[in-house]
Amino acid sequence: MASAALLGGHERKHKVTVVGSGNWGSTISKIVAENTRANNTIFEEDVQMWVYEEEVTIPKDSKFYDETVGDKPQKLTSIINKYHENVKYLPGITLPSNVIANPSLRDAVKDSTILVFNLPHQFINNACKEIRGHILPYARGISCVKGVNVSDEGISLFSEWIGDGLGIYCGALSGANIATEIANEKWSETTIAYDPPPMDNSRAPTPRSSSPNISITSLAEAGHRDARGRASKTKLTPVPAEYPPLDHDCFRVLFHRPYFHVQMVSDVAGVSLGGALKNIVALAAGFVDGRGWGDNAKAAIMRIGLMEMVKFGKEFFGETVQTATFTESSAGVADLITSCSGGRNFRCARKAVEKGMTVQEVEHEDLNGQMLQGTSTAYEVNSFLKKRGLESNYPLFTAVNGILRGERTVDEIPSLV
Ligand SMILES: NC(=O)C1=CN([C@@H]2O[C@H](COP(=O)(O)OP(=O)(O)OC[C@H]3O[C@@H](n4cnc5c(N)ncnc54)[C@H](O)[C@@H]3O)[C@@H](O)[C@H]2O)C=CC1
Ligand SMILES: O=C(CO)COP(=O)(O)O
Repeated sequence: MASAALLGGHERKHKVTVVGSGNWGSTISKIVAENTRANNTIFEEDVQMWVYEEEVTIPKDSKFYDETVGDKPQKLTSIINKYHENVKYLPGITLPSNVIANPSLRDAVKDSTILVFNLPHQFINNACKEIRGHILPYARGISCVKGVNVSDEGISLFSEWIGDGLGIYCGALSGANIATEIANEKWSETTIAYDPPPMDNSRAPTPRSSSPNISITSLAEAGHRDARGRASKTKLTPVPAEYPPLDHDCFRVLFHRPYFHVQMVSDVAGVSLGGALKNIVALAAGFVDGRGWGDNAKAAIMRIGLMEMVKFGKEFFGETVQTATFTESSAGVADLITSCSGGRNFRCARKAVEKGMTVQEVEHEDLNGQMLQGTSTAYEVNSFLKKRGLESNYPLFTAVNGILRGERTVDEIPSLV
């Protein structure tokens, strides 16, 4: 367990911003704000939460529905700051009063040393463009985004994309974390992967297998190694000594709650890939469940899906990915199980099959603006595999892509995998 006392006694405190305010973004803001308040010698109490501004009508069944206002739309940031509830994306949950909803992204990230990225992956690119050059050069990031970024150059993790785009180091948080359960303070676990260059780790430098015996100074000068163990082109600015060190202890204090148990690891690629790829498998689980095939079929999907996840990680993210991250951590098998039991990707895919709709139609009809990540991840992973002639090596991922595109049917799954 981290010792908050160990982190105290510094001249400056860390300021935290959560970039995003959806179902998970609001939940993580709640967790973080509870911890900044409880550890106000380390962190500034107020947590900025960037909200993509929209006009929202408070639902009639909300306790904040006001007859005098009626159905007149109001700014979501004003509602959150007045009632301390995100009535659209996390209804019924009180946010701590030190969560400050901010519609200006640049203003929200100003002077923050810790940036927690928690947006649907479709919006990360624009958010990074908007804040590049407007953040502290020595800020550090944690990506809670579940997805991968596919471009002509290949595939990258959002932690890499954010880190390289902003010139900072970025780790990843992922786990069996259905947001609403955690917002209701039902116990769960999560995994945070954070493997910063040794220059940040003033107490206990983590030796890296790929870079033994390299001194702290030479790493700081030469850049650092990325999640795949490659030399990174990003030249990092060290966190000034006036701040508590930004390391595993610090992040554990920031995220750990009695109802949200944190395991700190160093495998950023494994943690990020677990969160992204399980969404493809969850769609497949929804397809077979919607077809009425029962628990055995769903277990088969999870087994095959887990094998493809590990294979993908090993094949494309090199030696740094550890099989144990997939098979033992919350970010691996546990997230796979919870997502295939009650996640949004699973539920929308199941209903799509039951009702003869597309997954996208169910998403628009049922999710009130929340967004699935599995559909775009399935397309992106497929385009990456197809370009390399490797579709047949990943039959489940390929089948999900085919079903989403209407080129395959659910009934074909047993013969395809
Ligand atoms: N909801 C959950 O249970 C969990 C979600 N995650 C991951 O967290 C990430 C964030 O998801 P959620 O917070 O659940 O989001 P969400 O799906 O609940 O909400 C959508 C969000 O996108 C925002 N948005 C809409 N248009 C936008 C635009 N043009 N630019 C920027 N933002 C825009 C909305 O304001 C809203 O905050 C995703 O990668 C998801 O996979 C991870 C664990 C649990
Ligand atoms: O990632 C999640 C749980 O860990 C949530 O998954 P869904 O986006 O499918 O709801």
